[in-house]
Amino acid sequence: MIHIESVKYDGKKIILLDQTKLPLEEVYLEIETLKDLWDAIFELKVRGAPAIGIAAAYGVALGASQLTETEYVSFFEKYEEISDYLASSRPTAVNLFWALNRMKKTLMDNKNMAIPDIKQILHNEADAIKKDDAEICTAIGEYGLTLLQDGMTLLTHCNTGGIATAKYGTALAPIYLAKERGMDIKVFADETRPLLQGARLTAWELMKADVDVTLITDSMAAMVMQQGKVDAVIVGCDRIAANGDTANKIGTYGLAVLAQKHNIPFYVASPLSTIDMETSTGAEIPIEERSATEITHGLGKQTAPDGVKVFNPAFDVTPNELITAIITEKGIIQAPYSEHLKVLFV
Ligand SMILES: CSC[C@@H](O)[C@@H](O)C(=O)COP(=O)(O)O
Repeated sequence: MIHIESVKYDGKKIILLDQTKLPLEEVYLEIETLKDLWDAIFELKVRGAPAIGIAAAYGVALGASQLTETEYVSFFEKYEEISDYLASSRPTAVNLFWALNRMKKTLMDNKNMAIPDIKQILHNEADAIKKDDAEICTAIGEYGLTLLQDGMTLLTHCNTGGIATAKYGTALAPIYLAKERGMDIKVFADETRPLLQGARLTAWELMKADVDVTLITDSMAAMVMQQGKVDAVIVGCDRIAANGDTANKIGTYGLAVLAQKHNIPFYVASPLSTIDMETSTGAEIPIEERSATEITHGLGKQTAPDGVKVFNPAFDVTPNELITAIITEKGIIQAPYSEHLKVLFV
């Protein structure tokens, strides 16, 4: 795998690979203000649950570095404003809130330090979140690999690769490790309407890694499964509720229903940071709704009549009973998820 760092921080600016420009251009943005970072998250310039968390961690480190307060209490007040502002950028991926909570805890644990030291500690913590994520993705890859056999064909949705994380990705991690170990794994990548993360990002990433990838539109998944061309579906996720219900890119639920119909295993790859034990079921997961123009003008030109009513949820929820297994950095979990997910956190 060619490792591309989609999020970096040098203490003064956050450097983001602009994922909206892929696959045609590899452009790096230099982010120096919180507003620009908020916009970059909202506009999916940085995207994918773990990468959003890493970017937000660097965001609060950057915001904190720019504060002029010299007393902890006023510094903390301003810090909370920064953190709340970044938390408002996207609602579904729990990694955003997880990373902001981890950063806040670090700040509070170090309240007795001098403000310049606190600023450095926050920078270090954001670096640690990124470093941990790379290790977590490798572990997910290793566990995921135990479910794969040479010659298999997988179907995946959206983009869950290196650029959505610190390295290797989540659902793509076992595929990259399989490739590195000389296994022959083929992949169908769903285009992923309306923003085409599958076509623009997954196909690009897998081709760079020389993985055998075939692009299909989302509506072709049923047919390739019916034709017996898919051995397993593997997807990432944005939030898993305590009962295993899983929010991921819109279209994932449909794939899970299809996989069940065709007797194909349906795997979800997830770091623990995407599991939200505070949310009991999928019904409580906030689902982001995005602008109508992503559907009416998403492909570079208008493709729907002026004024048409549009419904554009960015994620859907797959009920836990459709999930064969959840692959985490601590092992592979199966139903009953309410019991088995808890064990991961003890
Ligand atoms: C490793 S990324 C897992 C998920 O975040 C991914 O599947 C997904 O749905 C991303 O949605 P996006 O809207 O592109 O941020």
